[in-house]
Amino acid sequence: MIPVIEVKNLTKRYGSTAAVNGLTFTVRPGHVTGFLGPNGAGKSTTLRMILGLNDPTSGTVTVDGRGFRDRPRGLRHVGALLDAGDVHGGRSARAHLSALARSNGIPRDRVDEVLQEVGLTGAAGRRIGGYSLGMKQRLGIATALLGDPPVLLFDEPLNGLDPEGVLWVRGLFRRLAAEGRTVFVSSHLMSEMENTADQLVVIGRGELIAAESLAEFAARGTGLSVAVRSPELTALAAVLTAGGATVHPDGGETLTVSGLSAASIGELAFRNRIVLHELSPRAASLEQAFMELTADSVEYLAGEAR
Ligand SMILES: Nc1ncnc2c1ncn2[C@@H]1O[C@H](COP(=O)(O)OP(=O)(O)OP(=O)(O)O)[C@@H](O)[C@H]1O
Repeated sequence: MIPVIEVKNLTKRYGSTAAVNGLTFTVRPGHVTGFLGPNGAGKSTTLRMILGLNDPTSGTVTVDGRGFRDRPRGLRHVGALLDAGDVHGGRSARAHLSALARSNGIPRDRVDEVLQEVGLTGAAGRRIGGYSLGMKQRLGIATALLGDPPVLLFDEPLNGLDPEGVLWVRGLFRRLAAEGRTVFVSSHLMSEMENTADQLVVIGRGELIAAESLAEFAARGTGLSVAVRSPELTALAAVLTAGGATVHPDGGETLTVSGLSAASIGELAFRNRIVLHELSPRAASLEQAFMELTADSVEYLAGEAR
């Protein structure tokens, strides 16, 4: 099986709302692909359609070139964590996983292996109802891993995890990708994906904004700015503005300059005999790029209504 996920012109309407609108992207094996978008962007709806839990209104999803009706089902093919709270609270984690292993033809030994992997061996006999959110996430991840599948989907897996848990999940995802699996992970926070994913699919209001590597995505932000410190700020600002730059004073001795490279700024200052104390290029952060690119598609803004 070549576990490529292909989403083509995928649309899902609920009445007059298009939760997902004409999405096309590919998720490849060997990478952790982050699936990013503001709240309500359509991430969960898309994941549910990839899993065959919801039917698209139009468009297609294939895994290994096959649609949901034509491909083998079950945890040995695609593993997923959708909603960590969606488990029977009266059972123990071991009983829950054992039942799933039985119904999916997975060897019994695998239950203890995945419990160990997610760090729940000590709590395996306790009722899931008494688990913290972080423990439920770990159990959800164990469920996704149970069938040792080539394709893994995770919806907001970092929710509720403590910093140690977040580090562990990042390492786990990278290892799963290095083993050649397809790992597709949703989040509404760029900060969560920055150190987790190497590829990104970004959506807003159900539509594709970007599908590319993290580095390519970062380059889409406003781009480089340069911090310049000088005892002659007023003269420097005038020279740089005349040279085509946009200049933002920070109130102290520093200007943030965009539109000119550090080299051009240094040369302009030299030609005009202006002393510089600092000249530092600063890359736009991924967070900035994400906010800029999704600004028009944020549905729920704090403060005033749009
Ligand atoms: N069963 C449903 N009935 C009606 N509308 C729905 C249904 N499921 C989702 N929606 C709507 O579709 C849109 C996309 O929702 P979805 O849960 O897929 O977004 P999301 O990107 O996963 O958001 P979040 O980050 O908040 O979980 C939202 O406007 C949501 O209200």
